[in-house]
Amino acid sequence: MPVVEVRNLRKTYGSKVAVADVSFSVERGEIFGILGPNGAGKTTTVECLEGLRTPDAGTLSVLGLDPRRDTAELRQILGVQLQESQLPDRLKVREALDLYASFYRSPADQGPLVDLLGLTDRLDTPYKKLSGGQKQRLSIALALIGGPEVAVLDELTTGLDPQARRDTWQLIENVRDSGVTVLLVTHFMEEAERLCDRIAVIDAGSVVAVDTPAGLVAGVDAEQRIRFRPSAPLDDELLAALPEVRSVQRQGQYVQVTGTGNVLHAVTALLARRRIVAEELRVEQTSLDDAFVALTGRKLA
Ligand SMILES: Nc1ncnc2c1ncn2[C@@H]1O[C@H](COP(=O)(O)OP(=O)(O)OP(=O)(O)O)[C@@H](O)[C@H]1O
Repeated sequence: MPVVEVRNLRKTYGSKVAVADVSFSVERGEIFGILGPNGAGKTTTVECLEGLRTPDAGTLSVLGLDPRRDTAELRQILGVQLQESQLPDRLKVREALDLYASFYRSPADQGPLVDLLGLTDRLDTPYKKLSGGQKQRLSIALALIGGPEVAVLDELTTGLDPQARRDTWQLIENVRDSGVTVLLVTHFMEEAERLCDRIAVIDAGSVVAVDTPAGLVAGVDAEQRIRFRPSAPLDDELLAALPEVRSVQRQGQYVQVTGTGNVLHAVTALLARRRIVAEELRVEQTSLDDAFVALTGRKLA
């Protein structure tokens, strides 16, 4: 049975349709991503799941609870990381953890949790003195302090530098390995690709695809891009005549070829016949970025 189920969710703010029609389900132990551009309706969707907003239509269930009806019970089993969570400057890490723990019937053991999130030597540090990465890790710890079975993490790594972002991704995998199902809201393609078992791609309030990162990529008409510098003059017409080739472009000394099927083999075989070497050869495979463009007609960023 899915631990989270969303069926035909709709939510409007006055005449603004924030969520038009969103459906997906999350299985136990998954890191499930909700990926989409700013304003796509991601936060509204998870706020409905958290019982913070009342949907106009649709059915929602989190571990068998209805967020509209079972709000108090839901708070006990669902961990929520608030976007840009702000704590009082002088509150120490230990005090924040104690405060949040007091909201729960059976809070998690703080020792293993602060270890997991690398905060053990920061317990007496006031919030203001924490680095961006440490604040972020504290907000994840606070989302997990109630010992939830499911955690919703919204814009987990926004504002973090690349190293802190990678560290946080590792932490989230550790969190999942500790038995928590993770629902991750993100507009970072790399984050979704690296972390998520499955992704719901949301655009303009609707789900356009739900699949594994690899499945999303495989779903697009896989076009490859090849770029190289020929070691001797080469007639573009020869390349363009190959059935696998879609386009040939020149960029200074470089040739860029796009195509499908075994285009790389076709191009390199042609060059070999003419005794031309493809110098600085680069092959770009289809990425999740390409899949997103194919699904929504535009780039994510
Ligand atoms: N309280 C509100 N009143 C009116 N419109 C709102 C409200 N909250 C959100 N919206 C609008 O609903 C749409 C969806 O917003 P939502 O925050 O769910 O998107 P999002 O995908 O989470 O984007 P972001 O990453 O920017 O948070 C946006 O156009 C937003 O401006």
